[in-house]
Amino acid sequence: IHLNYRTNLPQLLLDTNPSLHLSGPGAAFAKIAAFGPIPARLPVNGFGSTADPTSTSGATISFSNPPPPLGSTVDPATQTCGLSPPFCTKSRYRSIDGNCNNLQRPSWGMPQTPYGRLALYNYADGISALTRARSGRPLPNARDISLTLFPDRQLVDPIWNLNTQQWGQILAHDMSLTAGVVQSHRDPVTCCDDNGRLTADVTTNPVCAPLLIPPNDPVHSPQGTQCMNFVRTGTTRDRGCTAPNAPAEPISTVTAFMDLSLVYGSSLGQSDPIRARRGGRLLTTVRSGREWPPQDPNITITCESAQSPNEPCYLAGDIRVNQNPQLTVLQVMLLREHNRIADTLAQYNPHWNDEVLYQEARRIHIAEIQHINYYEYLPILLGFENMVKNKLIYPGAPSYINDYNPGVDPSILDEHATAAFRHFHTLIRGYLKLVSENRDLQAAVRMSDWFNRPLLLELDNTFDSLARGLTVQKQSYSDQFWDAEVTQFLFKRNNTFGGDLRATDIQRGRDHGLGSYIATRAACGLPAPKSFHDMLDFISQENVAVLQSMYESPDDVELVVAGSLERLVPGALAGPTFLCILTEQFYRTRVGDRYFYENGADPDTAFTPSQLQAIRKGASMARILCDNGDAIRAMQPRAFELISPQNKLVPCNQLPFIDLTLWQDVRGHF
Ligand code: HEM
Repeated sequence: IHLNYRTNLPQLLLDTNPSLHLSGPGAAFAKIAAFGPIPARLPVNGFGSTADPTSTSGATISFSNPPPPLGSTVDPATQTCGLSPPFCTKSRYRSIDGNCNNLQRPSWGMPQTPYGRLALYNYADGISALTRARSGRPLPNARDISLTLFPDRQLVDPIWNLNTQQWGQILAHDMSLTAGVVQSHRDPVTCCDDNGRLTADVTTNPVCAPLLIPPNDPVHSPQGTQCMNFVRTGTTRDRGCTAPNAPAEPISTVTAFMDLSLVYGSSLGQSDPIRARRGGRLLTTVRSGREWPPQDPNITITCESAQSPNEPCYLAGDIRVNQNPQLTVLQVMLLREHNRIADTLAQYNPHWNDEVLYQEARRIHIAEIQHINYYEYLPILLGFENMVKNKLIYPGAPSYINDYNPGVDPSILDEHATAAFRHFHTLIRGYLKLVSENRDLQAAVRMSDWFNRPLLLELDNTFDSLARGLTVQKQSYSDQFWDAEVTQFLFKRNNTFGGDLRATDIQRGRDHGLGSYIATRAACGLPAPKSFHDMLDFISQENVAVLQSMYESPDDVELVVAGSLERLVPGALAGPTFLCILTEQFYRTRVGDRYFYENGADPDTAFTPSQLQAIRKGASMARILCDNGDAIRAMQPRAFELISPQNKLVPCNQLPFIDLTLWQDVRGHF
């Protein structure tokens, strides 16, 4: 990690006025606030009292309600807008669906609630129609923008390996999932059929917004392809949760919290079938002496690329688990990590029952991953100094960081999920290396041959080879060049060509009515360009010229597009606008989570000081890979970084680990 970052990030945005965060049916979720830079961020502790976040004492809130049964949660029907229980009781453990994390706003961060917003909605009709140019004409063709501004050029990252890219997708899936987006199989709504022809639905079904193929498309035009399928996101409006003329708010269907919902599920309906109900474990299937996730009973739908009903097709806490092989490798690692922790706790605490073991293992696991995310992974993307400066991390803190702020809404910002974090699709490599234990290249597989087909992981020793490949292969550079595997061949199934992820991201931004590039810069407190020329402060002359040739007006320029063209802030992997959004998001994700692992304000939910130190000392990406591979014996200590003389391979048993004896419950009170 580089220590000498200088960023030009503006002061972070923080809305600490709770009245701006009304929740409840109907008027719920209106989170558009008068944003502007604040002179200095005051950490707010407890209920509005400012306090030193590093202090070890915190106000304890007492509640008269009896504690709920362990793991109690509410399982919302999918067609709600986030149903929280009528009242909250304090629990030592997070609920599965995040309800009552915030005791005053129980639905904050729950599945089926809308994304948050920094900038105003920008729908063409002010309510729900896809964004258009100011003139009322359509915006430039999304596929055309992808072809023109985001071509394939294989520039690779000199420092960070493919694991950095891949872990990003894990984190993305932990935090949000656009309602109605299916990545595991064909969408039941066909606006554009498998042959690339527009269907009758296009004119009749309001959720259809297919991507049209421009006549000059070098890949698809010669095939006679007219379109790619695109189905609009489910919103509060579709579900009757917003007033008729209020803007439709796109919904996310997983918990917003960094709580490993992708492992445990975001509802009881998801978490129940994947629990073993024995020893606190998650369910696994043993094949070839190794543990794999349970089989998805709907293989023909979930893993449509499978060529036999007997092929593996995994069931996990997240429906996207089978989407691409490397994502699945990390999902399997996380499943095994839970069981490893549960098994160890069971040894130390034979008197704990299944429920206690499950919840305690889940709690430690989430803490471990939060630590890896904030102290090992995010500094690569956001810049270490930037994170310190904006109070996202406290390196070297001797004890708790009591910065939980119940006035901060942990919802995932639409600007984050639909624009800024998706920028890291640029890091994807289309060919995945398989690497042996002595780090020799064995083979490479083409990603598009293995979308939604996890069979690959179970062939011979491919699981470990893929995992080692993640740590040896360079990720693609954070730039405007995208790998053709995801811009020409996405989910190609048995066809020659497939979808375009970049064009899809652009269309999704329009579908969600994201504020323009200029409006978002303004919302971030960055200088708002008044002309194309003004954009030269962050974007190269060449790219500004292309923007000017494609868009009618600078006000029409889109966040998804221009944000990805900005020069990187030194020390970070994003330009100033995306960095602002990412920093704001991960600040909210931290201080808006009552269960954040460094928070010690409430003794009922806090780790002991020594447990916290053990997590800080022992949690690492390297350890996750070592402990949960089939037979990975050595790893570089900084597993997001390429192997180098400063980051040499070491035997796994020389890496620090979390000392779980600290969870030996001598009092036996569970
Ligand atoms: C490895 C290959 C990857 C593939 C094939 C992939 C594919 C996709 C697809 C198909 C979508 C939904 C598009 C839509 O219909 O709107 C999506 C959404 C998204 N992706 Fe990726 N992705 C990959 C990696 C990543 C990485 C590395 C990151 C970030 C570091 C990331 C972040 C996101 C985010 C934030 C979303 C939106 C999540 C939401 O629904 O709220 N993805 N991706």
